[in-house]
Amino acid sequence: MSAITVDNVTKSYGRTLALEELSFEVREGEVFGFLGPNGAGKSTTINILLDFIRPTNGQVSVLGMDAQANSREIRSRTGVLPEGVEAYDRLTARQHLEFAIDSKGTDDDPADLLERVGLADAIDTKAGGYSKGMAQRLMLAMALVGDPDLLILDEPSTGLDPNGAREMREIVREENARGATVFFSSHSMEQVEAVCDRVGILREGEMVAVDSVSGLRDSISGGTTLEIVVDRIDDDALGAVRSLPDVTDATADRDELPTLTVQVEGSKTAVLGELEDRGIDVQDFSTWEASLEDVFQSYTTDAGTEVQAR
Ligand SMILES: Nc1ncnc2c1ncn2[C@@H]1O[C@H](COP(=O)(O)OP(=O)(O)OP(=O)(O)O)[C@@H](O)[C@H]1O
Repeated sequence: MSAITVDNVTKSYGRTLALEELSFEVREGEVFGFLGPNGAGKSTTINILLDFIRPTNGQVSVLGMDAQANSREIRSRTGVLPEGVEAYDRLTARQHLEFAIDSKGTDDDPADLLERVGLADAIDTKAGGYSKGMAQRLMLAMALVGDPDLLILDEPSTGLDPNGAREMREIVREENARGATVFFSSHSMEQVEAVCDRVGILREGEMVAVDSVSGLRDSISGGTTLEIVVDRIDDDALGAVRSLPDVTDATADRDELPTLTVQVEGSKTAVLGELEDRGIDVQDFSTWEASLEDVFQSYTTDAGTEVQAR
């Protein structure tokens, strides 16, 4: 069974089309990273899953139930870390958790949950004095109440330093090992790489790719960028490099230090060999693999397909 099925969902806010015929599936037991730049429609999708807003068109089911007809039951079995939600300044961490435990009717121990998120020391401190990271940890503890079948985390690393972000990923892994399906949104590929089985990339309300991180990496063109400093470059040589079988693109910068930038999908020696055969002296060269952020950029911007060397 799938944990989440979004089928042909469109959502418009007046003239703004936030989601356009969006369809995707999250399998039971997987960690699914929901990626997209600001404004892509991630929060809108999450709000529809939880029936906080209604789609203009389309069907959504969560944990095998209709998202609109069964929203109470869905919410009772789902732990949510919403984006930008604030803690109540005058309540302590313990009081926040007692509230969440009461609402879900479970018998969790606030101290245990706070221990898990690294906030045990602040259990009786009012949230008004918390840093952003502490507040985020508290919200995560609240999401864990009742061992939910599904965790929906909207930008969970907001406000966390690198240690906090790593601990967050560990909790995601633990929850997944316990059997929970995890759906989490982010605008950073780096954040999701270590924990996600699959990633869906949303752009302007449409899903432009769904795959494993390595599958996405393999799918973009220009696997390696080769930057070659030469003594001179001419159009014939540039044309010859471009027509090599493994080369997907090549550009020349003829400034003081003439430089060729070449996208290669296979061996780079053919490129160097071609230049040398033409009597062009290779003075220096360096290579870059596409980074995860390049992959993300290639799916979410028009600069797209050309992965830039950095
Ligand atoms: N209540 C609203 N009224 C009007 N437009 C809205 C509303 N909520 C969202 N939008 C618009 O819908 C689009 C999608 O927004 P959404 O907040 O879902 O994106 P997001 O991917 O979550 O972005 P972010 O990463 O910045 O949180 C944007 O163009 C946004 O301006």
